[in-house]
Amino acid sequence: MPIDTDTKTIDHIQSLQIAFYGAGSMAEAIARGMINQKLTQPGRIAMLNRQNADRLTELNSQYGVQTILQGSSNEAFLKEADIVFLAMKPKDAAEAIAGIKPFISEHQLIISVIAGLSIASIELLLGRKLSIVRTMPNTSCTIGLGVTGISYSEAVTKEQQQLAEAIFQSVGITSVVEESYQDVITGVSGSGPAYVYYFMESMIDAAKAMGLSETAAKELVTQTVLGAVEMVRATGEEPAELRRKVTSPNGTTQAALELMSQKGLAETIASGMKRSSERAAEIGADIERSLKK
Ligand SMILES: NC(=O)C1=CN([C@@H]2O[C@H](COP(=O)(O)OP(=O)(O)OC[C@H]3O[C@@H](n4cnc5c(N)ncnc54)[C@H](OP(=O)(O)O)[C@@H]3O)[C@@H](O)[C@H]2O)C=CC1
Ligand SMILES: O=C(O)[C@@H]1CCC=N1
Repeated sequence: MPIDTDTKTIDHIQSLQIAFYGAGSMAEAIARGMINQKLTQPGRIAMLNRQNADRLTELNSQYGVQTILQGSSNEAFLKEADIVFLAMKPKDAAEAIAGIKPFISEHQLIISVIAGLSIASIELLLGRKLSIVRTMPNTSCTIGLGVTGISYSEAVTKEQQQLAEAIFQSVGITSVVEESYQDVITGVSGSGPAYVYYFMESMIDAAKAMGLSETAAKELVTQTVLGAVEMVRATGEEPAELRRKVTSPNGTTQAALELMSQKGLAETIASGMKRSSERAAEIGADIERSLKK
């Protein structure tokens, strides 16, 4: 349970009906995190997708949430929801959001997790100013260690802000930012877990190429990354200082880091993060352009 969320807000969330429109990885991460943190009951969650019935069966049996395929009875579930999460891919967003316009009303809180999609575009698709929360979470919400950037439309009340922050604090840490920073957050923490997984995959492959078994390579790399992250958190020391403590003069680490630096690892990471952020802006601009047609 989030430490700094008051009991009144938690009681309030527990009384609300929540619909996830789009039942993919991100919706599952948030729903699972909220259920695990006891911020809501599975019976209060409805998850909807377009065509993948097997996926819905799996979500229903794993978490006990209600699941609905688009076109069956989604109208009632969306109308009854107090909070509607928009969680489909950006390419599907315009059509999907425009399609639910008749079922959305002023009392509802709309929370989007869609990369690049602006509050203005959502308002355009829903045809009016509403309480809209634009967020950029990450998949680590699944285990309560997520990072979520949050921005509000003008109509979002103080109470609704508390609700949104409590939801995302139940699955990790939050940062309330001006909407213009959401693309930066996408490049840092939205896409961020994938950079770490890629780094781990590369280390595992290299360990195997040097002769370790798959099992040993995975175990050693996972514990190394876990230990390093926990050292930063537990000691409060700067990553650069901790790195220095590993690096003996003219030793093995120095040899490795010099080579990585010569090959431009830092620049590669920085340009990858910048590219993610630019891509978020491009995705948003593409949707805006399509709405003006
Ligand atoms: N994955 C991540 O790490 C993060 C993702 N995001 C954002 O979250 C959003 C979802 O991503 P992710 O969960 O990875 O995507 P997924 O592909 O896993 O899930 C998308 C879901 O949306 C459903 N969907 C598509 N069109 C419609 C529609 N018209 N009506 C109802 N449901 C529909 C799909 O159903 P079906 O399969 O039946 O078509 C599917 O269940 C994206 O916009 C992404 O930018 C944000 C932060 C992190
Ligand atoms: O790759 C994507 O577009 C989404 C947004 C951030 C993480 N995944």
